Amino acid sequence: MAKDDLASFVAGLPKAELHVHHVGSASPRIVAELAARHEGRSPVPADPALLAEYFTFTDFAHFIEVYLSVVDLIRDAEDVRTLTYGVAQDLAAQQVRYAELTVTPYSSVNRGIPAEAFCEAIEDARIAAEKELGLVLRWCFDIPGEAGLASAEQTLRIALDRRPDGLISFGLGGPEIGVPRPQFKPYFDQARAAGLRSVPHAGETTGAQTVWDAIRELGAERIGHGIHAAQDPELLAYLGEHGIPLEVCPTSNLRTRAVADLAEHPLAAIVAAGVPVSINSDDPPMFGTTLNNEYLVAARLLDLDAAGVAELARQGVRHSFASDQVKSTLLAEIDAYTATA
Ligand SMILES: O=c1[nH]cnc2c1ncn2[C@@H]1O[C@H](CO)[C@@H](O)[C@H]1O
Repeated sequence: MAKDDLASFVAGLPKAELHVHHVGSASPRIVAELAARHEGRSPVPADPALLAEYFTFTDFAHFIEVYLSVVDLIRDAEDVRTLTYGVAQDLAAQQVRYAELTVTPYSSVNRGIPAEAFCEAIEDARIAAEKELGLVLRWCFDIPGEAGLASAEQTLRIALDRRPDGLISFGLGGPEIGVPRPQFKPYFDQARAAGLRSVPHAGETTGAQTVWDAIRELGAERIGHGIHAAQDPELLAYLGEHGIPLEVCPTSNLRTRAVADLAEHPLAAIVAAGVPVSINSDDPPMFGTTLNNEYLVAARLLDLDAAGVAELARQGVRHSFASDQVKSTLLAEIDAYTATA
């Protein structure tokens, strides 16, 4: 299949997205609009044409600094509602039928949006997205690691006290350097005891030990990124044996400089070692990518044809926390699409 044909195959392929951040998915139009409201008080450019340069990151710490400057533009529940529905539209336009969106309620509540209003806004958008766009949305509430244990406590409280219907998992994002995973164990224990699934980031910017910590201390059922597991054959074997998938976001790794070059990306080694993976977009407009483009990047890294790409999409569905019914409907849709495409 020619390159353009594979791109159109991917564009029409029904998909699940398991690793994508809420604010990090805001379209350039929405970011610029929000920035215009805060002009003079925010470093974020109000001109969408200037955003690509603003979203050029010197390293991971710089990425987090820029990320938080965009978070800072979101000041009320209406902003949250608009942002969330806009993200849903962008996903649905790529034939994403099911998405687990990583949401950081602490950041918004800390900026003055009450937890109740925040949860109501995301839930309104979730319900509208399912009804109007045919997209099933679920939430992962993540702890912003750089904000420490107080943010862990507050994220847990919002998750357990508010418990929005779409909430299914508990996560941990932000920097890994200087933010050891084990300190978050009590919060993950409580979240898991309440039925939330455990999906911390680990092994994005630090090594295999962080992934071990995420598994042993936080009960990780999937790992956000986890690419540095490739350094440790024992860990790769463990992930394969226990069926713990990695949520891989290749362009993100390049743009945050977690890997120096796509040619050095360990995706192929991880797959060859028998580790389950899903392909995801992380913060697509910030990284100048889309989920569809990440499938094409993965196809290049793994040397896949259309059938191989369809199998990646099936893996995304299988590794999701969707209900059995959503999974089987989506798998059947992928089969029907591949049979006719
Ligand atoms: O690639 C990523 N790795 C870690 N955290 C990320 C990434 N993309 C977005 N966030 C977000 O960064 C914020 C600060 O901790 C959190 O809101 C987290 O969800």
